Amino acid sequence: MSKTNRKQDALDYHSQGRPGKIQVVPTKPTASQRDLTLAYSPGVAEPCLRIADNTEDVYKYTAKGNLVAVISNGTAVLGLGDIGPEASKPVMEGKGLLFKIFADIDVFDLELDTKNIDDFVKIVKSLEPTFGGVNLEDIKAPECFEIERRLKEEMNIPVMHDDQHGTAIISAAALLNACELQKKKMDKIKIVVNGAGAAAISCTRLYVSLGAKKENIVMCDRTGVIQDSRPNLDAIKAEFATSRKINTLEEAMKDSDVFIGLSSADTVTVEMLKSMAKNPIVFAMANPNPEIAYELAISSRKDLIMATGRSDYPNQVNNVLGFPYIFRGALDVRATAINEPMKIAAVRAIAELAKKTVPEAVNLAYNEKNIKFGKEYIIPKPMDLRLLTNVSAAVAKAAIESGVARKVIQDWDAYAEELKGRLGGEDAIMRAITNKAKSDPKRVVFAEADNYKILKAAQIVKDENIAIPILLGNKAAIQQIIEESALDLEGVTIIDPFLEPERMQKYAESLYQKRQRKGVTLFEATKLLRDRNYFGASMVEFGEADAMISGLTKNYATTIKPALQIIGTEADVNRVAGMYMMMTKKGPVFFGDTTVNVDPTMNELVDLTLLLDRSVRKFNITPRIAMLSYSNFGSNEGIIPDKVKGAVKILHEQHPDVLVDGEMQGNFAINNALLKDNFPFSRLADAPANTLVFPNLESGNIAYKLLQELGEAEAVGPILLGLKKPVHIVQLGSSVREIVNMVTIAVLDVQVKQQEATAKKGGLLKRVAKK
Ligand SMILES: NC(=O)C1=CN([C@@H]2O[C@H](COP(=O)(O)OP(=O)(O)OC[C@H]3O[C@@H](n4cnc5c(N)ncnc54)[C@H](OP(=O)(O)O)[C@@H]3O)[C@@H](O)[C@H]2O)C=CC1
Ligand SMILES: CC(=O)C(=O)O
Ligand SMILES: [Mg+2]
Repeated sequence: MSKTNRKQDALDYHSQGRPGKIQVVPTKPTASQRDLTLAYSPGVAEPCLRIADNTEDVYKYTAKGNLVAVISNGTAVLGLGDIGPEASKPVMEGKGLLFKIFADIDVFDLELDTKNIDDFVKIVKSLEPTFGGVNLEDIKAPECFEIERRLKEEMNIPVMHDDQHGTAIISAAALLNACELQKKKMDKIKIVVNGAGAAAISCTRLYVSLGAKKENIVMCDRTGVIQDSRPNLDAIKAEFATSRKINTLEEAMKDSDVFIGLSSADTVTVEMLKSMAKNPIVFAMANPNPEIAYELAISSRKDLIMATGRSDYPNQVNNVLGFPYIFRGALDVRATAINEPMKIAAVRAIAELAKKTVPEAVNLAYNEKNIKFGKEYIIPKPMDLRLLTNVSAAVAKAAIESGVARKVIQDWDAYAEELKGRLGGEDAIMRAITNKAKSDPKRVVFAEADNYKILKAAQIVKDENIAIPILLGNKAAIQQIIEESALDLEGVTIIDPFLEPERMQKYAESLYQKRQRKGVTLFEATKLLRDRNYFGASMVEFGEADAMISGLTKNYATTIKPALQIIGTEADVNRVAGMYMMMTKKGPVFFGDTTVNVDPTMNELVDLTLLLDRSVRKFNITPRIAMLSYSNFGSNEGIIPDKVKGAVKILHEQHPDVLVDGEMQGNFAINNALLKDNFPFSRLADAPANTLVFPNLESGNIAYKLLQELGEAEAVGPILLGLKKPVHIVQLGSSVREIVNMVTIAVLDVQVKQQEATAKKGGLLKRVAKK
C-alpha cells in the first residue's frame, strides 16, 4: 500500500465514528430514577460529606485512585519537536488508550497551552484533588527537568515524566540483558548517547546508577559531542560532558560498545556502526523513525544487537513497556511518589521477565514458534500479559518497602489475581490471531470481488500482510470500483471465470464426478460453475487458493452449498457447524452452533460439541463447555433439557477428556460463583465456561445477535467448522472490519490444517519407519 494510503488510514482511524480514541463510560447503573438520585442530587451529597470529613475517602467514593492525568504542552512530541498542545493530543489520547488496555487505568489527557514553567507547575499542582497520578509527556528539555522536580516536591501523588523515567527503565532493562548476551560489563562499556534531552539525560543517569561509568560515556546533541570546554554549557548537559578531544558523533562512535539514540531519525550511518567495537549494542529509539533504519543496521554487521522504539521490528525498546505497569503498581498501594527503588524494581522485573519461558499466547501473538531470550528478544514483548502481574507487583512491593505506600498489600496471591482480572482481553485474542496470520499469509479467494467492502477488506489484508487476496469477478467492474474508491490493489490477481474456459471445464468435470449420482449432468455442472461460489470453492479444492471468503451479498444457505458439494466435510466429522467468537468484556466466549444445524438430535449435539471443542483449541484456548438449556441439572423436564442432558451424559461417558457440563442456564454458565453456590458438583464450578453449546439454531442465533446488537460484544464469525478445506461465509451486509476478521480467521484455519496434515504425515512416516 502506498504511503499516502497508509497516512489516510491513520487519519480515518482517528476521525471515523466518534472522533478521537477515548471516551468516558459510567461505571454504575443509570437506568432508573433511583439510580440517578443516587448518582447525582440528592444522593451524591452523602459521599461529598464523607470526603469533606476525611479527604482520604476521595479514594473510596470517587475514581481518583484509578485516574491518571497524561499532561503535555506539546513541546517535544515524539521526535516531531515543538508542534503545540493541540497537535500533541492524538499522542496523549494514545497514551490514555495504552494505559487502559494494558493496565486498566483511566486517563484524562490534558494539553496545556503554556511554555512557562511556573504556570505549568501551578496548573498541574492544582489538579491534585482529581487524580491518583500524573504522567508528564513530551515536554522538552531542559524545562521538563525543573517541571518534574518541582511537581514531585510539591505534590503528594506519583508524578513521572514518562519520556525520562519510562524510557530509562525500559532501556536499562534492555541494556542489562544485551550486555549479558554480548558478554559486556556495565562498568566497562563505552557508551555513546545521541541526544541530550529529557529521555537521553534520564536514561544515562539510570545507567550510571546501574554501574556504568561516567568517564566511559560520550553524549552528543545537535552541535556534536558535548565537551566540558563548550562555552555556556547548561548544568544538565554538563553532567555528561566529556574531556575527550573529539567533536563529532562519528568520532565518538569509533570503538564504542553501546549506542543509545534518543535524538531524531537518520542521524547514524552504517559506517558509524561498522566502526564500533566487537559485539556492539545499538538502541536507536527515536520515534516514529529511529536514528538508523532497522534493516540497514542489521545488514551492517552480524555481531550487533539492535533495538528500536518501533513495534514492527524485534526488540521494541519503548516506554509502553513501562508506564502502564509502573503507575498500576503505584496506584494500587496509593504511593505518594515514584522513587528510585520503584524504578530499579521495574528495571529488574522487566529484565528478568525476558529470561522466563515465553507463554504460548505470546508466541502466537508475535507469529513465532519459540521466542527465547537472545539477540532478537532482549526485553519482553508489549503484548505479554505477564508484564502487568510481574512489573506492577514489583513496583508496588518496592513502594511499600521504601516507605512511600499509603496502603499495604498483604495477600500477594490475591493481588496477582486482581491484576489478572484487569486484563479483559477483548481485543487481545484478535491481535494474537492477526499476528499469527501474518506469520504465514495464505491465498484467499474473494468470490464477491465486485463489491467495495470486499475490495477494501482485500486491500487491508494485503497491506497488513495477513493474506494474499485473489479477486473473482468481472475485471472491468472490479477495476472501476478500485479507481473510483482510490483503492490500492496493485499486483493483486483478478480472475474473471468467464475468461477462463479451461479452468471452468476442469472444475465442471470434477464437480460432475462428485455429483453425477446426485442428479447432476456435466451440462448442469458447467452451468453451476458460472456461479463464483462454485468457481472459488473449486479453486480451493484444486489447491489454487488456500481459502475462500463469500456471503456478503447472498444468503448463507446459497453460499454454503457449493462448498459442501465441492469440498465436503472432514472425514471424521461428517457435519458442519457455525461458531461465533464473541469478544466480551470478560474475554472471548465461543457460541455454537449459530448458523447451520436447525434442530440437532442428541447425538448430533454430541458431534457439534466435539467439533466446537476441537475448533476452540485452534485458538490456543482450552475449551470449558457449557451445554445450555432452560433447566439446571434436571431442574426442569422437557424435550430440550432432556436432549441436552442426554448429550452431556454421552460426552461424560465417551469423551471424558472434554471439559463439558450441563444442562444449565446461560447465567450459570458465565457466572461461576452462582454455579458453585448452587451446583458445587459441576465440572465447571471452578471457572466460567468459555464455550456455549446451544440446544438448537434458534437459541444460538438469537443469543449472539442480541448480544451484538446490544453492544455487549463484538461478534467474529460465523466461523464455519467441519469443512475439509477452509471456506468462510461472512454474514449478509457485514462491515469491512468483520470481513477482515473473517479473512484472518480463514488464514489461521489454513495454517492449523496444514500443521495438522504435517503432523499426521510425520506420525505416519514414523510408524512406517518402525515397521
Ligand atoms: N523509544 C522510546 O520509548 C522513547 C523515545 N523517545 C524519542 O527520543 C527522542 C527525544 O525525545 P525527548 O528526549 O523527549 O526530546 P527532547 O526535545 O527533550 O530532546 C531531544 C534531544 O535530541 C537532540 N537532537 C535532536 N536532533 C539531533 C541530531 N540530529 N543529532 C543529535 N542530537 C539531536 C536534541 O539536541 P539539542 O539539545 O541540541 O536540541 C535534544 O538534546 C524523540 O525522537 C522521541 O521520540 C523519547 C521517549 C521514549
Ligand atoms: C514513546 C514516546 O513516549 C516518545 O517517543 O515520545
Ligand atoms: Mg513521549
